[in-house]
Amino acid sequence: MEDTTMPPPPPQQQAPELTGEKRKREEEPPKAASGENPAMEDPTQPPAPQQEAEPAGEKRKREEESPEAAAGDAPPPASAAPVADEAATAGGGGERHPMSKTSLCSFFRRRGGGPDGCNHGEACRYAHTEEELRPRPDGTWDPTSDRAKKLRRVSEEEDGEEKARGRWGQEEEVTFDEASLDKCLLGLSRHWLTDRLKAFLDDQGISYAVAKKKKGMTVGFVTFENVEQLKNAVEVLKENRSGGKQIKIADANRRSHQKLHSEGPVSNNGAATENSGDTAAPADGTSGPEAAAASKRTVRDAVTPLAHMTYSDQLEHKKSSVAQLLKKLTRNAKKACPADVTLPDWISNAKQIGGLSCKLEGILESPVIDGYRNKCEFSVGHSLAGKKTVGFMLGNFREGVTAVEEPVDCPNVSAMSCKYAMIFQDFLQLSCLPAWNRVDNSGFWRQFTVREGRSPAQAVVAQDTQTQISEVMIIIQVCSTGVDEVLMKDEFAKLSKTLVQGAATCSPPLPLTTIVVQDHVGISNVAPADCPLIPLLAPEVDQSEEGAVDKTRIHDHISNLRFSLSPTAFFQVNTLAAERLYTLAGDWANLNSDTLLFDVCCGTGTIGLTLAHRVGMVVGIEMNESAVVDAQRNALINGIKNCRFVCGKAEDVMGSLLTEYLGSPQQHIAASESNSEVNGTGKKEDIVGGAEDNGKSMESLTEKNDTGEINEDLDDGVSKELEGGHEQCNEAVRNQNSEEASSLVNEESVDAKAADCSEHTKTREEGSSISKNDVLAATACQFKNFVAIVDPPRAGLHPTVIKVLRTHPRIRRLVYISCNPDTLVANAIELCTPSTEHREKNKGHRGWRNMSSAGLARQRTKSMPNSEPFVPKRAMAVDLFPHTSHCEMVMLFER
Ligand SMILES: C[S@@+](CC[C@H](N)C(=O)[O-])C[C@H]1O[C@@H](n2cnc3c(N)ncnc32)[C@H](O)[C@@H]1O
Repeated sequence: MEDTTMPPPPPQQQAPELTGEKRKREEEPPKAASGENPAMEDPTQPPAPQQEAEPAGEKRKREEESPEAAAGDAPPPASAAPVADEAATAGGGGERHPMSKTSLCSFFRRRGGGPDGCNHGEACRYAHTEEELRPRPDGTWDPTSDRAKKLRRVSEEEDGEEKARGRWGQEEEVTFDEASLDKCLLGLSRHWLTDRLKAFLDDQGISYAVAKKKKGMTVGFVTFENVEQLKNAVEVLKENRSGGKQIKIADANRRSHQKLHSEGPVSNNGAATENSGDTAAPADGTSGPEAAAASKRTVRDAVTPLAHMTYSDQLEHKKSSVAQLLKKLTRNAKKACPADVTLPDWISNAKQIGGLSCKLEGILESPVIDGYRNKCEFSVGHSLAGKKTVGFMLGNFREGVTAVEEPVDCPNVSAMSCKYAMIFQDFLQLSCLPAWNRVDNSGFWRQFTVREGRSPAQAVVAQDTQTQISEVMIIIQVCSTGVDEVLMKDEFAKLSKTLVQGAATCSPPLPLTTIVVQDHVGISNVAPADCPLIPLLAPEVDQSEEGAVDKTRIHDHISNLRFSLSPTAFFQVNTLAAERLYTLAGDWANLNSDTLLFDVCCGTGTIGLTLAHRVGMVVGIEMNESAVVDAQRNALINGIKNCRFVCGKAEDVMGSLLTEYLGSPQQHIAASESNSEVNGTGKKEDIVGGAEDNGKSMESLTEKNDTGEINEDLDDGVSKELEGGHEQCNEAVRNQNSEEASSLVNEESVDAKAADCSEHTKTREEGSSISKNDVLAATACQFKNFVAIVDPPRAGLHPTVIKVLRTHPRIRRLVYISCNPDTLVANAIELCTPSTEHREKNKGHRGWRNMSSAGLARQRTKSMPNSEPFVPKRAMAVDLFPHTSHCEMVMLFER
């Protein structure tokens, strides 16, 4: 019988995780292991954290097969609750237990609430009202609460949309009629190219008119000559499998492709024989899956899938996703922890905070929610109605979607960008050169990018983003293959004139600082950084003038610093939110004048430069040459002297830079061993450097050691002397810094210096470092704190970088900024999983293609040199991308 003096147990309490029976026995108190909840005995004590139930083997298998399918990784739905409740998500916020008030008191509810509702009154560990209810440490809400129900509804709607979009490979989508002979083939080998697809079709006796296939995709495109051919293909493919897999046929909207064929090839003199264009395509919008999806999906859905939610719901949704990733890190590090090593405290104690690997401090919201993007990359193509359009694709090309629609009602796009896109779209209707066709990679006009720069005085006012824009850069990406040069130049001149006139006749007139053409002949959408640039409009310079490309730049402002941006350099798309992000990273990095800060993947130097006044010195590492030149220029125009920017892939240069500034890991280990012997502690750390298989950077590391260039001081008892020396040196850097800062440099005068730097950049490959300010020539300066702030691209940090950071004992603190929490988790697994003396040799990981990034990271931990692992300390989500599902995440690691 139920004891009515006791509140009910928390709803949906689940059985404990079954992973690793042996370890579980060791680490769990008997009660918890047996499934009992000790907290149940006293209702004034908070309920136990929610746990997951899944056999270990199952979970591991699923995760390796599909990252998305990893247990419990699907983000729970959002809620309208207030965000960033530190105490609620952080494991207690002091005295309060993390699970306190995270479940509704059903006893109270059953009695209809009121003062007599629950005998425990305010001391009850369960919430009596929805208002009192707090999120669980993992960011989820009591599933019986109104909030959770609302979130479920949102999630179900999203699932519905997904299903609507997932109609592509279904057989019933095959339309048999003469007007619908463009089909896509699904389930092809990624390795196949067009020739291989054609050979396959020929082998199978399938006749067709045109067949196309890109490498890396499982979909190909085939156009049949008539319905008979199509029927035959469907029959044959039903029966015949390729490598055991069935290849399916589905409709594909190929109107843009058909149009291109009807346009005919661009002739030698470039004159395209385009027919009337706009009205050529059928407007029924119902025949193919592209049309079917489009009828359900708008460009707003495609570009800003969260726009239908309130902003607070969006934030909650993202915070929950981040919580899931923190749990994923705990699970994976636990799985990867070698059997002969004790689990670190952060893993064993994770249960107390709902399985999170560290405190999740909430989510920082964006100061601007609408029109925040300072850079919009519009695709050029044909709409479903067949019109040449500048906008966004309705879906993924891999799914067979090629239609481009105008950027209508996309709340993240600025009004100014939309205006420019429409000016260009009007121009396209009259251009004799064709728009890009993604199916057969042909055409001329590919992409239209608008980059905006904000003026300094207004940069702090977040209300009207439009009025802050004072500079605009337009980048038009074309593919010049086979196009007559004279015609091309003529088109460029017309385009330039159209954009200038269009901007001037808007009310109010739009700023237009520079126009540049990027000639990208490759088939991939992403142009390499060294893709040729042709300036069409540059301030105060003739386009034919030498150095004109260098003038194609705009400026933006972060933390009152001016940033000069070249066309291909990375710059965060939400400037005001980025400012918050960098400040947070700086705060967590615990900086002071004794700090040497490594800004890894520094882009135009934004993080290092905005934090330069808080540290002794910054060393930035970046592979994009023009971004490095920008960074150097930005240091100069802001009078910042304590930054050095190095051009190179972090995986190639990080090891030698650490050795240059910190000495080699081995020296420090040797020194700490001899110190501990002198001190009589006798405690030796069994840590080795990761030099064995790190390739280039590690080779140079060894060379340096051999020359003794850096080692002399270090061999001499390491830190003490150096610390004395570095004080003086830091002082010099700081003095110089403040003198220089007071006299900001005229930007014109830095051009020569920046050009100089780019020269140095070219010599980088030969091993010399670049961009050293004069005052920093004395690189022997030593500091007390060595901190890395890493801000890698979506792919995360290269394993070599992870290895050198982890195996260098002097890097004690690392702040990771991530635009892709999945790869952050993978990198964190490698940084934080304890290593073992019995490490395995790197086996090359056969079958890695089928592994999730986390699975792969777990494999790599087995060959990590024995070294002190980092500990995840705190995490925070930062919303740089309102209305989209993307979110930045900042995480602090220490040891
Ligand atoms: C997310 S952005 C961050 C840039 C900068 N921290 C900022 O906030 O503006 C990542 C940067 O890493 C650079 N990058 C990508 N791969 C790299 C590598 N292997 N080594 C060094 N830099 C890399 C890119 O060029 C880009 O500038």
